[in-house]
Amino acid sequence: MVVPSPMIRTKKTKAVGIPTIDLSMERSELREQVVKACEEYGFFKVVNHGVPKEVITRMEEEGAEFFAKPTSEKLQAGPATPFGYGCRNIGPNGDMGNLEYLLLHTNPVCISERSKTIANNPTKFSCALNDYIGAAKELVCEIVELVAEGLWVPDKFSLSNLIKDVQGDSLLRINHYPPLNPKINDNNNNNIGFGEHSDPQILTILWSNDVGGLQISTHDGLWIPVPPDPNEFFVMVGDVFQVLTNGRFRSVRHRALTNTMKTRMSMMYFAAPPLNWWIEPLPKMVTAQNPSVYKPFTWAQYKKAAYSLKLGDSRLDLFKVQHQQHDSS
Ligand SMILES: C=C1C[C@]23C[C@@]1(O)CC[C@H]2[C@@]12CC[C@H](O)[C@@](C)(C(=O)O1)[C@H]2[C@@H]3C(=O)O
Ligand SMILES: O=C(O)CCC(=O)C(=O)O
Ligand SMILES: [Fe+2]
Repeated sequence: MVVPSPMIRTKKTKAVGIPTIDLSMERSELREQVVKACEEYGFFKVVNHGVPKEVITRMEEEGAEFFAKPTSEKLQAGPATPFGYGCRNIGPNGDMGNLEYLLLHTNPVCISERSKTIANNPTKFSCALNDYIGAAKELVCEIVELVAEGLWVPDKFSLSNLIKDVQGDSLLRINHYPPLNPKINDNNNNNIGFGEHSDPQILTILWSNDVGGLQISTHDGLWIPVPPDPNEFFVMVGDVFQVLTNGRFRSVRHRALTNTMKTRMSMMYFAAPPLNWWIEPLPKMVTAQNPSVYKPFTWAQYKKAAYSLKLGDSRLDLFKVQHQQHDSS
């Protein structure tokens, strides 16, 4: 069963419990709960995820070691256009946030090359990264297989096989949000660490240290703060999963605010298919009563559209089918 977390009261006094799913529960109940959370929030927390603490801790330590370096050394990782170190600039279209980050492709060859410019001990860094990526990938695959079962998709491995594909385009991002004292730093009351957006990929696995800041948006546009939990992972539905389910799942809009006292660090694994993979609603999700809402497109086409837009823009609208209007006159 979904274990509701303590009620959170937003400024607009809406009380909401973030769905928490215990991955060790009985499978038929588990897949129903995963599908329900993906439909209702596009977001949930997983407990009993099976990722060894040591794998998370090694990755966290490598991240902390990198961000503690002097700026001149961090810049040696190269700009995050597309992969490397970024500070305040997010993406290519002028978005800004109060953070610094590392953005990396998860291909082991890319990791091995990049590690040389990022870490004093590249082998140790790339081992920590590869172990973390492997664990995050397994977790994503387990979740998409549960979804496939829950939605009665004939081949339960069709989605997880894509994520495991050697040509897969999954990314890893480590965000580092230094504390922002509003009295000292803030001229325009901007405590936005990472602005409102949805993730373009299939699923995101998010870990953070014990410093809060992540918020998710509900259907009615209210922001719900997510209490941090460094022992567990959070799962976010991305745009591609919304398309695959013909809009039954929603890609969750989220943002991260900076803390006034403490440094937040978060690590995201963005699970994506190969660039040449065609994306369209799964046949099981399309019926005469529920026709396809989206046109087919490749992941490369979707990525290109996403990167031509601002962070908060709604890119899925560009790929919607224009259904004929029935004129009643
Ligand atoms: C402003 C942008 C940053 C982003 C690429 C984009 O043009 C729009 C999508 C953004 C996003 C959000 C989720 C991930 O953090 C990210 C890596 C991704 O795949 O899409 C970022 C992109 C980025 O920072 O490069
Ligand atoms: O840092 C966080 O908690 C969220 C970051 C995020 O949404 C992203 O990098 O896409
Ligand atoms: Fe995100």
